[in-house]
Amino acid sequence: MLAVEKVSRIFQGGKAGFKNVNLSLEKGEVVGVLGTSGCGKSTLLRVLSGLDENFEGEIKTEANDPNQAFGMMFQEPRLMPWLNVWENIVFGTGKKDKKQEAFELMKTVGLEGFENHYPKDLSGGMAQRAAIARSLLIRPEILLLDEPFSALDAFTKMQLQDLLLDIFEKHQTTTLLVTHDIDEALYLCDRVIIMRGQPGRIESQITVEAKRPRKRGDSYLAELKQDVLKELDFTKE
Ligand SMILES: Nc1ncnc2c1ncn2[C@@H]1O[C@H](COP(=O)(O)OP(=O)(O)OP(=O)(O)O)[C@@H](O)[C@H]1O
Repeated sequence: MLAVEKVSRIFQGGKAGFKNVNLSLEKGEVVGVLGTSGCGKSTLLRVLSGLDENFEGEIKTEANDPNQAFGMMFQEPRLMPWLNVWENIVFGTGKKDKKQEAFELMKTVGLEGFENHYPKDLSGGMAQRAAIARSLLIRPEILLLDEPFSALDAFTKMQLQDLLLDIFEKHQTTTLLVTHDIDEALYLCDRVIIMRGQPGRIESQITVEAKRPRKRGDSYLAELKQDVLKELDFTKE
């Protein structure tokens, strides 16, 4: 579905956000990107989404409509305060004719009954639910998630992770999830890519062989977590 070949992002002045990234995503695959701060994860997502076009290398997608290939979601919901929830979902994507679909998606993300509420009246979790619905409205073939739950409390985070699982199951959306949360990556993803360094590079990857839904805190996931910590140099011998 997505092939990234020798992609680098060099900023003005010569500083690199990340260098020589090779990556491929199969249709329906959920891939996580873990890495220490500053290794270029957000820059990579901006490049993939088309928000940043100043990159070197090649990005190929098999999406039917390249203009609607990517749905993007950020750490913060980025809702417009003067629009209510359904308007944010519809106008945020420029799809004025999709009000009915927006209402369906609000049901999917658990916002039924809150369609006419304004962002100031939503909790952080509800606002991120609206952002999920907005990112799905264009029916993206590839979903790019940039630390989508890192600003939420632990319980809301787990609820929204489970919501994502339902969405993966229902829509089979190919997904790239940038996160700092190792447990989140291992709970949700088929494969976890580990980036390191400045400029960042892909150092290794770990395949999660367990079927979804997985049990949180499962001993197999705990073992994989140790492997990830080792890759990131966070284990003490
Ligand atoms: N517009 C820019 N101009 C120059 N350097 C930039 C620019 N944007 C990002 N960088 C640099 O590129 C590197 C990667 O930044 P990026 O935000 O992608 O890292 P990250 O892995 O997402 O970090 P974090 O986990 O802290 O969000 C950093 O060193 C950052 O300072």
